[in-house]
Amino acid sequence: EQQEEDTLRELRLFLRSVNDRLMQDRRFKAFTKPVDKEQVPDYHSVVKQPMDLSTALSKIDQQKYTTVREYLHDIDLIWKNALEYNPEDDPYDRQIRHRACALKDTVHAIIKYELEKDFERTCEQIKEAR
Ligand SMILES: COC(=O)[C@H](Cc1ccco1)c1ccncc1
Repeated sequence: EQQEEDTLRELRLFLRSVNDRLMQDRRFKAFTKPVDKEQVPDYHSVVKQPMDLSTALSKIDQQKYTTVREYLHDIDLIWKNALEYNPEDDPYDRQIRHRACALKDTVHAIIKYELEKDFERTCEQIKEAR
């Protein structure tokens, strides 16, 4: 009913504010768009579930997320994929892994400090009831 729509609208506003901050951060430029199949032909044979910040934003707008946990699962895919695809002990791979770890710590810190526990609980209850 209306209260549920109000809650999900507030969830989308919160997720857009988190996603925008991540997209504005220069460290996370490599995570803002899907990895290009033409440039990186073996990427999709290594990474089974590609994800990026632009795709996450369109999922917010398509109302694909009912809880913060579902959004966080997608952001976790972004940095985990980067660690998996760039494992070498060379400066190029080490730099993207460092940025992947920064992405992980940044998104978890924002959510820890800015998301109210009972707001997420309310979203989870809406998800269960559907
Ligand atoms: C999330 O981005 C990636 O995993 C690509 C993989 C990649 C390898 C070659 C071209 O692109 C990446 C981009 C920038 N720096 C390192 C790796």
